[in-house]
Amino acid sequence: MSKKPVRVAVTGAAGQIGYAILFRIASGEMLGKDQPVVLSLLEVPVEKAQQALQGVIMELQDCAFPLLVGIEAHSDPLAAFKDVDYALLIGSRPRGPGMERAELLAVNAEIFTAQGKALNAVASRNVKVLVVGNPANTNAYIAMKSAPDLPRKNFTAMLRLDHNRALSQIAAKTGKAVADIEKLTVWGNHSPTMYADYRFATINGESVKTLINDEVWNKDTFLPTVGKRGAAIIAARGVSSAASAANAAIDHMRDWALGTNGKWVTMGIPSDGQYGIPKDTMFGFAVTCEGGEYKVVEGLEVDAFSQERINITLKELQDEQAGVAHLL
Ligand SMILES: NC(=O)C1=CN([C@@H]2O[C@H](COP(=O)(O)OP(=O)(O)OC[C@H]3O[C@@H](n4cnc5c(N)ncnc54)[C@H](O)[C@@H]3O)[C@@H](O)[C@H]2O)C=CC1
Ligand SMILES: O=C([O-])CC(=O)C(=O)O
Repeated sequence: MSKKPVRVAVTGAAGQIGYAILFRIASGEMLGKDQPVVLSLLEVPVEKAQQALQGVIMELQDCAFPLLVGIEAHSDPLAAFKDVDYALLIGSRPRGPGMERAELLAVNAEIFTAQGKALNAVASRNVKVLVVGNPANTNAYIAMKSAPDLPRKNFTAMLRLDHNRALSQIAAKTGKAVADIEKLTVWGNHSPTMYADYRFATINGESVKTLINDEVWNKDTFLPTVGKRGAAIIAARGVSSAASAANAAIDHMRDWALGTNGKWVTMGIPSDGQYGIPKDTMFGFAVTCEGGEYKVVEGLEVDAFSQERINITLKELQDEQAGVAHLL
């Protein structure tokens, strides 16, 4: 018997990431090739954006995806989020050359207050929310705090792009396959302060740290390359990453919904106090997923260098949180 359709909200649906993600959700890459979906698409109530959204919808229709059983266009979050099971909060201003993501806080924070409130009012009580719009961790924190009737654990921020970038750099450095790398993680904020950590990583059982055996490369090449990759893409393309961001969002949601079979992935989630990160801080941790729930990998050793890096990215997140306290 075929599965009951689920409702998936995507905000910023006429934007660059929207264009790169919707067709993949509709084809079953996110929730499985047996899961019918209804897409509930939100764009700003501006004629040009709504018209562009209609164009995207026409293209979705023209793909005749068997799993796509409904498409809705909205300009009001209360309508767009009604009964949604999944919400991908992408819509917001991207940064341009020379900007840091935190500079987007002032322009984007209000979007996530309003959308958190709307999710609180009308979404499924089990809604799984992924915030992609930057600064992603703090926007996710804002949305979570604006939705007091929903479980905190339903709100997550995207660090999967950083995780995937780190995987790719390690594969290139070691000459091994991305698919064989296990137990990698990225701690903290989706910003240049993030701490990509391969101390526990293995490739076919061999330690990545031993294989690389180069602390200078770790500090001077690997960490800055992963941390500043978003800026490097903006410098090269003139606009921020879109296809790789969409891909990471698909990975994040798929793993959360369908499980990781014990494999570690990185998700930005509200801390429950693990590793000394204060409760509610939206922090990147290593997690495994099973049965629609994520679980932090606990008991990892934090050495002096790692603690220093974790403290830096935590401090940045706390400063961002303090900057939006008046909105909450
Ligand atoms: N967390 C991550 O790893 C990444 C995050 N991003 C972020 O994703 C966001 C979107 O990026 P792009 O798609 O490239 O931008 P874009 O400018 O191409 O598209 C954004 C879309 O959002 C819409 N929008 C703005 N406010 C909205 C609202 N309140 N409700 C619904 N829609 C709204 C705009 O009309 C626009 O169509 C940016 O904040 C960007 O910085 C981008 C790459 C990676
Ligand atoms: O860098 C940006 O502004 C877009 C983004 O978050 C990324 O590519 O990591």
